[in-house]
Amino acid sequence: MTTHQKFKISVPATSANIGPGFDVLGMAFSLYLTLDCERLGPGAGLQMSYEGEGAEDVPLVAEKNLITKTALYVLSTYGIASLPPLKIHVNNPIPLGRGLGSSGSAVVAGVMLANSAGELKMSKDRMFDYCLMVERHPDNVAPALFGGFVASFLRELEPEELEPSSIPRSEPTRNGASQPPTPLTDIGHYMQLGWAKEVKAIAIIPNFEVATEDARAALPDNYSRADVIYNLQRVAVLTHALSRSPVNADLVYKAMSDKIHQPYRKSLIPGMQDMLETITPKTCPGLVGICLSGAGPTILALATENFDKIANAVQDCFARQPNLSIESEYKVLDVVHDGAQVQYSN
Ligand SMILES: Nc1ncnc2c1ncn2[C@@H]1O[C@H](COP(=O)(O)OP(=O)(O)O)[C@@H](O)[C@H]1O
Ligand SMILES: N[C@@H](CCOP(=O)(O)O)C(=O)O
Repeated sequence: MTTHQKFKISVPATSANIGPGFDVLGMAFSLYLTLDCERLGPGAGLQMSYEGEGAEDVPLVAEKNLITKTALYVLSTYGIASLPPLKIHVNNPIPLGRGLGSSGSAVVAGVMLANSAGELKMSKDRMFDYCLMVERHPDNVAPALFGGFVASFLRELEPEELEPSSIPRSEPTRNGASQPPTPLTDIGHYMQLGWAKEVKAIAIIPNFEVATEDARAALPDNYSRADVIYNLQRVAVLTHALSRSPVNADLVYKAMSDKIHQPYRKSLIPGMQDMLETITPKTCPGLVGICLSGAGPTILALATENFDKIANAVQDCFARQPNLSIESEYKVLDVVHDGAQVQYSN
């Protein structure tokens, strides 16, 4: 077996919760977290460098950095105590804590790092299990790993699998709990959906963070039957409407309405409710749909044209918020069919 000296891992950013698809629908974008890795001689240890989003805050200690921490966890389940000597350069253009799946992409990168560095030969489906042990949101992890516009769900766990030590955890980065065990198999299931290729994604990213954990804490434990039916009806229509070209903007816009998570998160994202109601295919021609990206605060607008005007309408709304005057930037992105990749050289 050839051991490659260098390899590069690329993982796309994602947007989860598309419209009514809370915890279900996500998509992968043309914005990539990359890890340039080079094997070093025995005893050289781990040399990690980092540029891009989070460069000032992200720890570069193997046991603390989400990417390497995830890799160490995977390797430990194979009886491997540490990463082999490696030089890793991380380039991260994905803003942290903004609802563009930075943690999901970091976890996917970590699992792929373990797989390549440890020559574990895992299938992507098995890697999916590992990712879900660390980050429980399949709507981020599935598109980051597999690419495209993706629907996913977690299987219900058997009573014996509900032992605390077996349950996949959602935010391991902040609660400092002990390592999860070797993953169960087939935890997650997914389906890549069709995508009308004329539709691009505009991510309007305000200059504040919302931790996913905090945004989940804002949600109720129970929902009314009417609200559940409201979302189920729309999610079924939306998955098909977004696959048809030419896309029916009025239908998609209506089908992107949600009663499960956005109403409860509006106090965390000033101006969001106003944007969702006033930025429509009529007021902003070219707009196809608009929603919160992941747990926010980024706003995701789907559009076929007038990308700058649509982005500016959202930016104006952020800027108009009394006493806050929120600044924002935007990125016009493609929905990419390929998910995480590794390229070997030498
Ligand atoms: N490239 C990265 N390297 C290390 N840690 C990361 C990276 N990206 C994200 N994280 C961790 O994930 C956290 C953000 O996760 P989360 O609150 O779920 O927001 P997001 O919506 O961006 O996924 C960061 O504060 C950081 O701890
Ligand atoms: N379904 C999750 C998605 C979180 O996505 P993120 O990009 O904000 O981490 C949720 O809404 O909690």
